[in-house]
Amino acid sequence: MNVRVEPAAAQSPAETAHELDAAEGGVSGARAELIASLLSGLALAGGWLTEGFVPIEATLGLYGLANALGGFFTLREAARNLWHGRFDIDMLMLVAAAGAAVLGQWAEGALLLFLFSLGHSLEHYAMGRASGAIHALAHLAPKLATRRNGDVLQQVPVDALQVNDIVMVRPNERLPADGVVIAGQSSVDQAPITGESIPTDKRPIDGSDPFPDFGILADENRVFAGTINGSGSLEVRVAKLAGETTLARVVRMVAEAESQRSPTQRFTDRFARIFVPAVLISVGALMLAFLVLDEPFGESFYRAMAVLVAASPCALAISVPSAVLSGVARAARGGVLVKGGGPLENLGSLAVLAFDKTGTLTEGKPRLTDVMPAPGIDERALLGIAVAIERGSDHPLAAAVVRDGEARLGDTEVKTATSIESLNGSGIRGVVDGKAAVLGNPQLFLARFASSIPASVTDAAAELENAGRTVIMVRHGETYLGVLGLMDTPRTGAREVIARLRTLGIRRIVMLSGDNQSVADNVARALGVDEARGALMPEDKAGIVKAMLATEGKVAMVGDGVNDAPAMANATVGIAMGAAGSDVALEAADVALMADDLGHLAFVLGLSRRTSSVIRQNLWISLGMVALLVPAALLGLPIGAAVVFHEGSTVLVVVNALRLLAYPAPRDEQAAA
Ligand SMILES: Nc1ncnc2c1ncn2[C@@H]1O[C@H](COP(=O)(O)OP(=O)(O)OP(=O)(O)O)[C@@H](O)[C@H]1O
Ligand SMILES: [Zn+2]
Repeated sequence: MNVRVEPAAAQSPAETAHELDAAEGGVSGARAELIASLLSGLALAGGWLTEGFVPIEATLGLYGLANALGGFFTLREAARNLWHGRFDIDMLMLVAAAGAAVLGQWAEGALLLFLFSLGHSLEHYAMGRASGAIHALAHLAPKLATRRNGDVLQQVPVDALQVNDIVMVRPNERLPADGVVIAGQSSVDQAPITGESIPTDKRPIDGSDPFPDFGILADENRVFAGTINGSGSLEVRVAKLAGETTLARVVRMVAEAESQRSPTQRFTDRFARIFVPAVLISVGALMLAFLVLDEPFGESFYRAMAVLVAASPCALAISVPSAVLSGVARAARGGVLVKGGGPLENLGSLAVLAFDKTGTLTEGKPRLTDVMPAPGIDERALLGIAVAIERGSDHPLAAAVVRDGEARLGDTEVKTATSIESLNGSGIRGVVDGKAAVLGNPQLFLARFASSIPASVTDAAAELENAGRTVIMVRHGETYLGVLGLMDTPRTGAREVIARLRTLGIRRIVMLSGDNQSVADNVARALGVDEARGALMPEDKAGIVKAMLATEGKVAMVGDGVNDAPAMANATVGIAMGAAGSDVALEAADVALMADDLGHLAFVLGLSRRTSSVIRQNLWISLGMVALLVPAALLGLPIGAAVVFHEGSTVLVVVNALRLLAYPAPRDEQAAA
C-alpha cells in the first residue's frame, strides 16, 4: 500500500505518559497555598527574631505580612463560600485569628494563620493526589488518532472520529477509540480499563459487515480507547464516538460518584449541622465568662477562641470524603468502577453475597455433551430442528447447540426457522416446515404439555439432570424428538476466590440459577458455595434477593446482567462482571468489574473493607481529638497548640485515607490458574 502521511501536531507516547502523572489544578493550587503558608512562617520567624532589635514598626510589619500570607487563601475561600451562601468551618478559624489580633496578639494571630494554612494546604495537596488519580483517567485516551481514508493517513483529533472510520494504531501507541479490529495482530495491555495485568491478544474479526454489536463482540476482536497497543500494528474500525467510549463513560461515572454521599458521610454532615451551632453558642457563652469569673475580658476571650479552634470539626468533615475519594480512585485504577461512597461502604460491611451461575461462577461457554433422540427418531432430525431454532437466539446455550450441533451434523443441511420467539427464561420456540418447534427445559414442558410427554423422553431428561447436565427437550409439531445435554465448566480460580471472600468476612454465599437444581448443586459443591437455588426465573431471583434483604439486612448480587438485572437492581449492591463494553451493565450496576475476572471481586471487596476501617479510624481520630482538645483548651491550652493538634489531626485523617491508594492490585485469577 502506498501511504502518504499528512503531518499534524503529532503526539509522542512520552507526552501521553506524561499527562498521566501531570498534577491536576487542585495540586498546583495547593502548591501556591503551601508556598504562601511557608512564607508566612518565615515572616513570623523574622518578626520573632527581630523583636526588640529593630524599630517596632518593622516587627509589626513582619507580623502583618505573616498574617496576610497565612490568611489570604483562607480568606479568599471563606469569601467565596459566603458569596455562595455557604457556611464553612474554616471561617471560624479566621474569626479566632481576628480575635487574637484584636487582643493585640499579632504574633499569635500570625502563628495561628500560618499553622492553619500549612495544615490546610497539606490537606488540599493530599486530597489533590486522590482526585488527581481519578482525573488522570480522563487523560488516558490520546488526543489524536491516525485515520485512514483509502490510502491517505491523516492525524485527526479523536473528537472528530466518526463511527466506522478506520484508524491505524502503531506499536506501543495508546488506542484512540473503542472499535473492532479489522486487520493486524497484537497484544494489548488493557490494564487502564480492566485492571488486568496480562495483555490480551487481539486479532481481526472473522466474517464481514455488519459486525455484531460492540457489547457482544469477542474480547479478542474489540479494543478500548485508552488501552496500550503491544508490538503489532492494528487497524481498527471505530465503534463509538469519543464521548461514548467505555473510558469516557467510566470517567463520567467516577466523577458523579465523587459527589455521592455515603451513609457515614450523611451522618457526619448531620452531626456537624448540630455540632457547629452548638460550638458557636458555647464559644459565645465562654466569652462572657469574665462576668462570673474573676478575670479580665481578654482572658475569657482568649479561652473562648482556643475552645473554638479545639472544637471545630474540620477533621471530621474530611474523614469520610477523603477515604471515599481514595477508595474510588484506587478501585478505578484496578479496573473496578464503584459508583460512590454508598456502594463502597455497603460492600465494606455486608456479609452475604448472591451469585448468578452462568457466566459468573461458570465460564458461560457450555458444550453440547449428550444427544439423546427419542425412540425411532434419527439423531440428525433432532439436531437439525434444534440448530435451526437456536440460530435465532443469543442465549449461551443456543450458541453451544448451534456450534456443536453443526459440527455433528456435518454436511446435513439445516432448515430455516421462522417466527422465533424466546420463552422468557425457560426456552424458545419457532416454526420449521410449517410446524411449531419448542425447545426448553423439562419444567417448561411439564407446564405446557404435561400429559403428552413420552416416558422415554422424561426418563432421558431425568438421567441427564442427575448427571449434572443442563437439559433441553425438543418437540416438533406433536412429535418429541429427544433431549440434549449441555455442560458448562466452573471458572478457573472461582473456588479460590470464594475461599478468599470468606476470609474477607463473607458469611453466606448463595448461588441463583435458571438452570436445574442438580446442575446448580453440582457447581455449588465444586466451588464451595453454601446454597444453590435452581430452576429460577429472573423475577424469582429478584424475589429471593428481596427475601434475603429482609433477613440479612444487606446483600450484594453478582451477575453478568444477562438474566439477573432485576436481582441486581433489588440488591443493596449490584455488581456486574465483565462490564467493559456493555453499556447497560455499566449504567445499571453499583459496582462494575470491567474485567471478566472474579479475582477483581475479591479485590474490590477487600478494598471496601479497608475503606470502611479507614473511615472508622478517621472518625476516632477526629472525634477523639475534639474530645481531648476541648477540655484542654478550657484549662488554658494556648491557641497555637490547639491549632497544631487541630490541623495535625486534619492532615492525619487525609494521609490515612491516602493509604488506600496503595491497596494491593487485584490478582488475576485466570493468570494465577
Ligand atoms: N435458547 C434457549 N434454548 C433452550 N433452553 C433455553 C433457552 N433459553 C433458556 N433456556 C432454558 O431456560 C433456563 C433458564 O435460562 P436462563 O437464561 O434464565 O438461565 P441460565 O442460562 O441457566 O443461567 P443462570 O444460571 O445464570 O440463571 C436454561 O437453563 C434453559 O434450560
Ligand atoms: Zn480546621
